[in-house]
Amino acid sequence: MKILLTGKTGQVGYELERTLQGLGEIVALDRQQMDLANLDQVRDVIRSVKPQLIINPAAYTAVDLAESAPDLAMRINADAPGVMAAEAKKLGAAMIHYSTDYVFDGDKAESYTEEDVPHPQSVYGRSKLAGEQAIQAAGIPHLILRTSWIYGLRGKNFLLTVQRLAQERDELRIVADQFGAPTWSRTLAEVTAHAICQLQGGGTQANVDHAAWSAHSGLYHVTAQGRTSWHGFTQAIIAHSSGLKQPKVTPIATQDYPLPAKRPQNSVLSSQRFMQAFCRLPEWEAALKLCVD
Ligand SMILES: NC(=O)C1=CN([C@@H]2O[C@H](COP(=O)(O)OP(=O)(O)OC[C@H]3O[C@@H](n4cnc5c(N)ncnc54)[C@H](OP(=O)(O)O)[C@@H]3O)[C@@H](O)[C@H]2O)C=CC1
Ligand SMILES: Cc1cn([C@H]2C[C@H](O)[C@@H](COP(=O)(O)OP(=O)(O)O[C@H]3O[C@@H](C)C(=O)[C@@H](O)[C@H]3O)O2)c(=O)[nH]c1=O
Repeated sequence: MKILLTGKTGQVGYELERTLQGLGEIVALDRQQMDLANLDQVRDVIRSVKPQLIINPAAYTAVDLAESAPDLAMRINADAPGVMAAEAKKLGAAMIHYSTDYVFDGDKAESYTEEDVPHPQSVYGRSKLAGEQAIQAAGIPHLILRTSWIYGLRGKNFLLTVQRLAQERDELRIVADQFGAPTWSRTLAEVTAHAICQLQGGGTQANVDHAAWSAHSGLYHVTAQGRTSWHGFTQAIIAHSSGLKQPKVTPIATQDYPLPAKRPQNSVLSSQRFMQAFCRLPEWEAALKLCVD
């Protein structure tokens, strides 16, 4: 199977390129090879590669910057996935795409399921929701994997920010009233590979198994299990990372850390549907320990 992978320099794309080896011929692209802001280039590259599966972790992920660049965020996060899906349809290809907890407003008391109606509060969230809708409208076999709070040992993420700040400051002031599930980029890559393998009959089939893909096609929440706040995540990072200084970690309210984009207060997603269809997901703190080890 020929797999076109976008965003190979990103947190998830980097892990996917390595984890997917063995599942087919991986054509992993960076921004220079396929700029998602250039829709003609996206079309041309897909037509020349002719993949059977497109995996798209590339995205405009700068949540605050997106507030002042809504057109660009929309082109990269919504229009480009729409073009990918339209091209996939012509090729008879399937698509795997990643989306975010920030499509919700965060006002629900319990964890969000796939049936809950999205209500994004930020440009980033709106653009990611529009990307989901563009793929759904194309009517191709697809998996849209909504995840949250991704961290890992490379790229820009909260784990690396806290590890850096811990060395620089005596006190970290971290919001304690936003709740979610920190999810390791490697976990996402591994469960994505598992899902592909399962849909491809154990990885033995060279072509897309359309019956299996169509039976499982749709939207899935995919995060580590359990929940914490950004403050709780920070405490765990400091507790489990060896050799770090131990700054005081002060809980603060969202209003005490003003940012351009509004974040959901409750970002917790229920991954039951994914776990029933594919595989189990780890507890967030167990995955964090593995990552920092
Ligand atoms: N990070 C998070 O906490 C969460 C992310 N998600 C979603 O998961 C997916 C993966 O996120 P993650 O790996 O963390 O993202 P990163 O920010 O780590 O990586 C984004 C990737 O997209 C690429 N990219 C950005 N703009 C363009 C462009 N115009 N053309 C081509 N490539 C581009 C980047 O390339 P370059 O290196 O050149 O900038 C990079 O490879 C995304 O869809 C994101 O929306 C969902 C929930 C949480
Ligand atoms: C650095 C820092 C952040 N914070 C708060 C701000 C914010 O509410 C929260 C998270 O901060 P960040 O801006 O790093 O994270 P943010 O960019 O909001 O992360 C999001 O990224 C996108 C791509 C997603 O899809 C989401 O799932 C989510 O992971 O932590 C503090 O309270 N103190 C601090 O010192």
